[in-house]
Amino acid sequence: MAMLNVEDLRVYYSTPLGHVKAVDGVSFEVREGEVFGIAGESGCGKSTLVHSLILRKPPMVHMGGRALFKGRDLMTMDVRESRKIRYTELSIIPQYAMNALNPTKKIKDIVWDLAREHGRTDREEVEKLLRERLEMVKLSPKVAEMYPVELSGGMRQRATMVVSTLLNPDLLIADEVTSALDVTTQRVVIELLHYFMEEGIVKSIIFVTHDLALLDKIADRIMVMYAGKVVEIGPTEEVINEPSHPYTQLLLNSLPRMGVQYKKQKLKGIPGYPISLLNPPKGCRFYTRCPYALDKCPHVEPGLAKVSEEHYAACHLLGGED
Ligand SMILES: Nc1ncnc2c1ncn2[C@@H]1O[C@H](COP(=O)(O)OP(=O)(O)OP(=O)(O)O)[C@@H](O)[C@H]1O
Repeated sequence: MAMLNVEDLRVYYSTPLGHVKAVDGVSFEVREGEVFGIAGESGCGKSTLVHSLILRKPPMVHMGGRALFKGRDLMTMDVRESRKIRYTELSIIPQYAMNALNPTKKIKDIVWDLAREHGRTDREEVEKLLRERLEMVKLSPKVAEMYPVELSGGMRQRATMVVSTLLNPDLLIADEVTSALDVTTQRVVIELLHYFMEEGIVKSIIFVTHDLALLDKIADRIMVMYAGKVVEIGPTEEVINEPSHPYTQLLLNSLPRMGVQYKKQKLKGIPGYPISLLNPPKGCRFYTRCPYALDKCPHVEPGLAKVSEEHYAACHLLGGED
């Protein structure tokens, strides 16, 4: 069953030079019980996409499409209702999670403010839950009495994860939460997210990263974005082992793989640069960097073509509908 249904979503930034088409006709669903990975290079629109689900403020503008979360459109929901569902139904661990907590308050006060805003009245009960959750992420219950600045980066990261999930949100969005971390801490964060799912604290996760190979460890399905568009979507195993879009193939080739020695890997960057989203080409947005570009690629936008039952890619080489 789909928890989130995003249909032809367009979210732009309004600038003096025109609209930056950061999310431009994106459709996907997130099912109950799955980890849905979103990958792509910096600037492809991943953050804009997930942040638009939580809060849109200028210069971000919703230009069209819907995002049905448990049947309600997040794009037209009023501010009061979005506030109400935040943390209880839909929650985000932000990109800069280590600095996301209010530095002037103790962890227990940050948590109490949040719980109270969502109708909790028993402070003792909330603090007991906080201590339990801190232990769950291998932090001392004493952390509740501390200010964020007293915690190391890794501890702050885990404390933010506790705060974001304290009220058992159905859908948790993790936006580049592992990118600033070393490999060991990355593994801890991924194990914790799995644990939150196993314990029923969260029902589904959207995991956003520029590191496609990392999704192998966590995601059930993957969506690859390029320049505001979906280029490939499918089950993790298929996207990682049999990528169909030239961009996904090059992206996988450009990333170091865990467990493989650097000397044995031949890493190749993707030649060229991403296009400007102020004035993107009419056809395929990847054609300027694609080694297989056909004559029609600059002019005709490729639709998503079926690769297998659940696997689609937007490339003319696959011969799908234009
Ligand atoms: N406030 C803004 N005003 C104008 N353009 C913006 C703004 N914020 C982001 N953009 C542009 O929107 C596009 C998508 O950016 P976004 O941050 O969503 O990408 P991303 O894939 O999440 O990258 P990163 O991982 O670096 O955050 C980029 O071209 C970016 O320059």
